[in-house]
Amino acid sequence: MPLIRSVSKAARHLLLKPPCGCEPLFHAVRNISDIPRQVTSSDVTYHSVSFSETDHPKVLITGGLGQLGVGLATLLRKKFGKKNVILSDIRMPPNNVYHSGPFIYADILDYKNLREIVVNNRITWLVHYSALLSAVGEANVTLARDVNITGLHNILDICAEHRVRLFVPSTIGAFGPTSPRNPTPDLCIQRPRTIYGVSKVHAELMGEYYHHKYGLDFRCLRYPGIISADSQPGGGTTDYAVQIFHDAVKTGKFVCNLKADTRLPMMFIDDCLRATLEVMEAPAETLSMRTYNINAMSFTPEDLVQEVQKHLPDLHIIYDVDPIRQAIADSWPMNFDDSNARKDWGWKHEYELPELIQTMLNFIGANSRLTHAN
Ligand SMILES: NC(=O)c1ccc[n+]([C@@H]2O[C@H](COP(=O)([O-])OP(=O)(O)OC[C@H]3O[C@@H](n4cnc5c(N)ncnc54)[C@H](O)[C@@H]3O)[C@@H](O)[C@H]2O)c1
Ligand SMILES: C[C@@H](O)[C@H](N)C(=O)O
Repeated sequence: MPLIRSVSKAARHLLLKPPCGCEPLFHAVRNISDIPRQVTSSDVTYHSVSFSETDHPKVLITGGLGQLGVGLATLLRKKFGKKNVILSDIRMPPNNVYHSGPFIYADILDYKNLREIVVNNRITWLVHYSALLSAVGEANVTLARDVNITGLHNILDICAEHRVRLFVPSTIGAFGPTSPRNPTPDLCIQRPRTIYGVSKVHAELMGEYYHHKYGLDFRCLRYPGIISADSQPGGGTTDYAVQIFHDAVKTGKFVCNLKADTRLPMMFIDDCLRATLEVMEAPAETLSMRTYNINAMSFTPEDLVQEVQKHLPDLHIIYDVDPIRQAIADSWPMNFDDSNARKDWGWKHEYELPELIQTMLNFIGANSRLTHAN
């Protein structure tokens, strides 16, 4: 009998052992029977430390100097305190960002460094924003694969190992031409045609897999195109909907790289960041899924131009279509069905197109007047 018991124990050990050859770590967390990557005995002692002693989460934002990260840090710092939210990126932070709260260099491809940052700062929430977006991804597939897929693997392993709640944004770009496009539900065929989309479907599936296998608290929202006034987009297909405001105010002329009738789901940044905080705070039992669509509005360049012209009637538009971006946009959802997010955790957008336009023009107009005055 003892022999049989030890054989079956060894067999179980082998079955649970991850491919990287690291030792399984038995946590009290549901379903965590082994954790990928290296785990030493000193780590086991460290992991026994409880994080419930802190009132607020300790947040790390990767890729934080892009279009969305600084705004999210501002929102989270208001709620959790300045020192509890660390922005990170591989780029040099501008002065105002550097002086607004903790910033740290973190390359998501450097597993050891990332692990050190998470451990040393006792991170309990990680918002993983690093990525190459759709258009820049198509221009550099190898780098996009490294950052969006290999980088994500590092993040998943570290978060599973240290029981960090993980948010990874997905996108309308995680769908493709064979998905239902108007509207696109949460669960349907996902066969994207960009490396960006493929990497985001991979992220959704890997995050959900780690949730089921290791108990990782993975949360994911599929964002529409995000429109922001005080940060620039990083090379996506929906960037036109930000650039038009800057050009309209500064030059009165805008060259649009998508066809006039290209319909895409869009959202103002404040709604996007609030949704991110809300889904991170949602009690686990309210989440019937781990990946949700969220939406606010859906418009074409023509619709947007007409609305902007209500404020700036002299705005002149030229359509000079970029075939790569157009092909991407033609394969993406026109409208997003986000009824599950609304039902499960009470998602509700605040900005419709008229408020969005007013807010964008007020901000960019005021900024431009300030620059002129200076
Ligand atoms: N902005 C949108 O419209 C939108 C829509 C849907 C989903 N998303 C997702 O939200 C996230 C944030 O988007 P964003 O618009 O701020 O992106 P962005 O392109 O503006 O910023 C991405 C950041 O990642 C950083 N980065 C690149 N390689 C890195 C590395 N090796 N290590 C660490 N950082 C690295 C870049 O320096 C950059 O600051 C992305 O994952 C994106 O896919 C954005
Ligand atoms: C939609 C989103 O993922 C991004 N703005 C892009 O266009 O690539």
